[in-house]
Amino acid sequence: MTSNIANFDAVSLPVMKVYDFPTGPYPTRVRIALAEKGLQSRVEFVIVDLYKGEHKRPEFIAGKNYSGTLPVLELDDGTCIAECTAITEYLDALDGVPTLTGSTPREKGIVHMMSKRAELELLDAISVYFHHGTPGLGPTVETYQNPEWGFRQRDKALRGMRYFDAVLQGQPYVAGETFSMADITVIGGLIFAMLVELPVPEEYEALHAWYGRMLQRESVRNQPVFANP
Ligand SMILES: N[C@@H](CCC(=O)N[C@@H](CS(=O)(=O)O)C(=O)NCC(=O)O)C(=O)O
Repeated sequence: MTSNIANFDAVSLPVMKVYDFPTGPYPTRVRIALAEKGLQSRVEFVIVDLYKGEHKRPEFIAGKNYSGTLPVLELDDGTCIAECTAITEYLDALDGVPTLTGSTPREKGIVHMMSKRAELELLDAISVYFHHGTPGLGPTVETYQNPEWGFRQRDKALRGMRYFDAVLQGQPYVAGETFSMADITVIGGLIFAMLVELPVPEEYEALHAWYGRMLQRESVRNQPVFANP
């Protein structure tokens, strides 16, 4: 995967900030997208400490992201873009040559659908389990927890793993024949599964094989979340 960023004069590219938590599954989605597009050098990472609740402070909510989550991309004009899918779509469009979000209307539709499905059926489900079925970010941040809901979402995530295993039995990547944002979202889900110690069942061999290939990509294996085994 080579970046087309060389088509731009380095001066013309915006200098961006990413409000980040380096080992977080969602922030890692954007970090992978930045690496795939060759944009890491154009970004200043600003660490926001989730365990101290810095993402829930009024000034962050008002000034960066109403939803109080990470990552947030701040452009050089002060515009803040939250939501991993939106951030990835922005980054992918920067050089006018989309390589992560689809190049044709059909591809764009399928990539977005499969990435959203990966959020709904896997990543977001594990995130809910983390916040409600485990101590999560700790009592000062997790002011409301519903363990039953958390465990139900854990079971949903396991069904999601089975679904993506079935998808990957028939095609090399989550959205079809090429690597895309949808793969990055499933990678985020499996990172979160690792962090909450929810193993991918051994019988999901296609999902395991795909993940093994993903971990060979430089944009993936070099992420901070994998630094301390
Ligand atoms: N829909 C959002 C979700 C982002 C999200 O939940 N991010 C986590 C970061 S991490 O769990 O991946 O590290 C967060 O801010 N969680 C803080 C909280 O939920 O209080 C997106 O796609 O960006």
